[in-house]
Formats: sequence, C-alpha cells, structure tokens
Amino acid sequence: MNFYFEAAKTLDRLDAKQGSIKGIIATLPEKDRKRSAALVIETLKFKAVLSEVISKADLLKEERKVSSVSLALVLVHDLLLARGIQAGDGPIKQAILRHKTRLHGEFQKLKIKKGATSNEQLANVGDERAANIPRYVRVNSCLTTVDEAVKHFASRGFSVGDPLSSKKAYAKDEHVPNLLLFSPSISFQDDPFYQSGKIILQDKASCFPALVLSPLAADESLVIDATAAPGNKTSHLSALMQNKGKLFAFEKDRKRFTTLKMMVAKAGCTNVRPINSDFLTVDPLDLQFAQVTHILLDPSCSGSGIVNRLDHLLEKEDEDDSSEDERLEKLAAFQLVMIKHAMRFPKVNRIVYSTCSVHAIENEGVIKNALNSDECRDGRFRLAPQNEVLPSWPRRGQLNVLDSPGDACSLVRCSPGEDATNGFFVSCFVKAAETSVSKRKAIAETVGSTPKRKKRKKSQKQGTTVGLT
Ligand SMILES: C[S@@+](CC[C@H](N)C(=O)[O-])C[C@H]1O[C@@H](n2cnc3c(N)ncnc32)[C@H](O)[C@@H]1O
Repeated sequence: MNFYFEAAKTLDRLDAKQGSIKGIIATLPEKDRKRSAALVIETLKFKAVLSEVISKADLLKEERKVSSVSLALVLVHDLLLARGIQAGDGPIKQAILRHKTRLHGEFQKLKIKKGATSNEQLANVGDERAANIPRYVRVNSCLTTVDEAVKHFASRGFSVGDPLSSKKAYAKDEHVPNLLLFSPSISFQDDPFYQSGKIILQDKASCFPALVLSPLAADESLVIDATAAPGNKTSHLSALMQNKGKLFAFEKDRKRFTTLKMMVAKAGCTNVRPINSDFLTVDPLDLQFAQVTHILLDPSCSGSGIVNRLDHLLEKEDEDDSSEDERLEKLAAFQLVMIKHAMRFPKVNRIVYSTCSVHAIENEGVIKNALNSDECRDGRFRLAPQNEVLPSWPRRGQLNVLDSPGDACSLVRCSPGEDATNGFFVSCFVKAAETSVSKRKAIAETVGSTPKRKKRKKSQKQGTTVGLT
C-alpha cells in the first residue's frame, strides 16, 4: 500500500504546485519511482473522469479509511483502468472493493454519456492548452488522396466547419497541404483509413520539417532521415517524394526501429530503406550515401514543447540523474554533433534540423554553435533565408541568442497554446555555393502564396519539385 501512498502524496504536491511533475517524481524513493511515476501520470490523464466516478459513488463520504481524494484517485484508477489494486488485503483495499460494483457502474454510465468506445477516449491527455490543439490528420498520399479521404469522412458524418466548436466538423489546414483538422476529442484508432495507413495522426508543426526540406520527387533523389522512428516525418518525406528515389531512414534504437519498419510498411512507403544504425557511425563517403543531397535531422530532444501528451515525462524518467540544465546541455551538445556530421556528406546541400523543444539552448543555441563551427566556416553552409522556410509563418527564431536578425528570421518556432500546435522549432541549412533563391522560391511553402507545383522537363531528368503544392 506504501506505493499508493507515495503516488497520492505526489498528486497532492502537484495540486499544491510544489514543483513540476518531473521534479516531484525525481524525489520519490528510487525503488518504486518508475512504477509510481506511471501511476501518477496515468491517474492525471484520467483525473476528471475518476473524480466524477468517485463523487457519484459517494466513496469518500461512506469510507473514512480512504483518507484523501488523491488516495482514492490512484486506487480507483488501478481498480477500473489497470489490473486491480496491487496491494495485500487490508482495510483500505477492502474499503474500495466494497464499492467495486458501484464504481464500475458509474464508470460505464460516464463512458456512455461521453460517447466513448474505449477507455483511452476518456483521457484528458495534457494541460488545458491541448484542448485548443485540433486533432491533426495527415492524408497519406502514398496510399490515398485528399478527395478520397474527404469522401470517407463525409460518410462518417463529418462536414466542413470549425473543428474546435463541433465534433462533426473538419477543416483543411491553411499551411500544410494534405492536412485535415478535427476536434481534439475525436479518436481515429478504429477508423479503417487509420488502420490501413491512409491517414496518419501527426501534429501540424511536426509536418513542417519535411515540407521545408522539400526533396525532389525524382528517381535519382537521395535523401536521409537521420533519426527516423517512429517514422512520421519519414512517411511524410516519402509522400512528398511520391515514393521515388531512395530515402535512407536511420534509427539506432532496436525497439524503435521495429516500430519504424512497421510504420513505413503500413504507410506504403516503398522508397524507404530503414537502417538500424547510429547515424553518427555512418561514413559520409560511403558510396551508398556519398551522393545524398538532403538530410532531415529530428534528433532526441527534451520534448518540452509537447503539451498534448504526458507520457514523454515518463520516457525521460530515470534516464539521467543530472540536473535539468545539465541534461539540456548534454542534449544540445549531441544535437550539434549530429548537425556537424550531416554537414560532412559531400553532396548534401539542404539540412533541416528540428526539435519539439521550446528551450533556446536546443534550438537557436545549437544553430548559433553550428554556424560558428568548422563545418560552416568560410560560408560553406548558411541558414536558408526566410522566403525558403515557411515564409509567412509569423513566429520566427529568438533574436537574443543569435548574431543577426536575418538568422532569427530564417528560423521557425511554434508556441504551444498560441499556435494551435505543440511547441516546435525548425531550421534549414543550405550549402552556400549551390543554392539559388530563385530555384527554391515558391517551393518552401504555400503560406501566403499561390499554391504551385513546378514541373521540370523530363528531359532535364530532374523530376518534380514537391513539398508545397
Ligand atoms: C525525436 S525522435 C524522431 C521522431 C521522428 N522523426 C518522427 O517524426 O517520427 C528521435 C529518434 O532518433 C533516434 N536517435 C537518436 N540518436 C540517434 C542516432 N545517433 N542515430 C540514429 N537514431 C538516433 C532516437 O532513438 C529516436 O527514435
């Protein structure tokens, strides 16, 4: 039962605003820390529903042994949503079990009232900013078209409207082609289009990197996704490349690599070559990769921009005992090494670096260090100008960290709570000698410009420029 007391105490400390979830969890006894963290996070996800069930069942009024709301929350969580209460028999467990039937009944009634077909749909997955982030659905053009998807959603009763005011409304995104917006409460887990890979659930900001990289849809295209799992950006790149050329997708973690392989297979990405390796060990002069021209780098980061998930706190838990600052410094150092390694590929002329972090140290700080590195000296690489990087997206990089306002304008930021996305950061390095703005103009995005698809003559063997059509 001690484990439940610790978890309840953690919830009380969070309520009393005594620190962040991560900070408070770090103070728990190491023995049960991971397990307690999981219970706390899961209970927080379902807090609204569990509170209502506990109140409707009059649990706290009838059972004095259950001494606090938090204790009731964690115990009822395990009773209703896990494998039962994991503690030996005792008066507190007995008190909860006496109300088992009533608690289950109230839970089922609430589920019906909310129209939920699974427990997950009852989760309140983050802070209140998440309520203003639509459920983004990217139509996977490797397997279907927007028209086909729209017909499908119409048959499910959806029509064009404001998805934040109506559960039956959807809208097309104004910035990202093939992206649809739905109400945040809609679940697509059972949707046949989701199950068959025709649609992919991907936050809007996370669609920016592939768009900014905008590789050619051509048989000779050679692209690397250096840090690919679970594979959302990989499948997006593959779709933009119209499944042509070759897209090498590196993932160093074996388990995540399995997910990546499953994801690209399900999404019908036939031009992807998943590789279970550390990108840093890849020789840029290896004949397989020496002709690569585009690299996407979306490396591990603090995840501090993610507001609609609590789980990332758990993933990071126990990974590193150092202070938050030290952790960020380590991440920033690793991110810089990744960028510098990407710059060593002899033919690379476009590198997109992105994070889902809101910390300047992982974003503008890393960019500044990359620009001052040996790899960038003599102007070998510079930041692509604003008109190549989502030109009319209003939120740009933080000027105070960078050396010039132009550099800040080259960068894209998304602010959770203000941009209807998770917190995100996108940058794009281009090889100075080989870029010409005119060549790239009009392909960086549709924001504020007429959508265009530039076709090059087949005889030029350059393929089709893709990305923002
Ligand atoms: C932020 S996630 C990438 C998310 C992915 N781009 C997507 O959109 O689905 C970072 C991934 O990079 C992997 N990774 C970290 N360092 C790596 C390295 N040196 N080489 C290859 N993969 C790496 C991590 O295991 C993790 O799966």
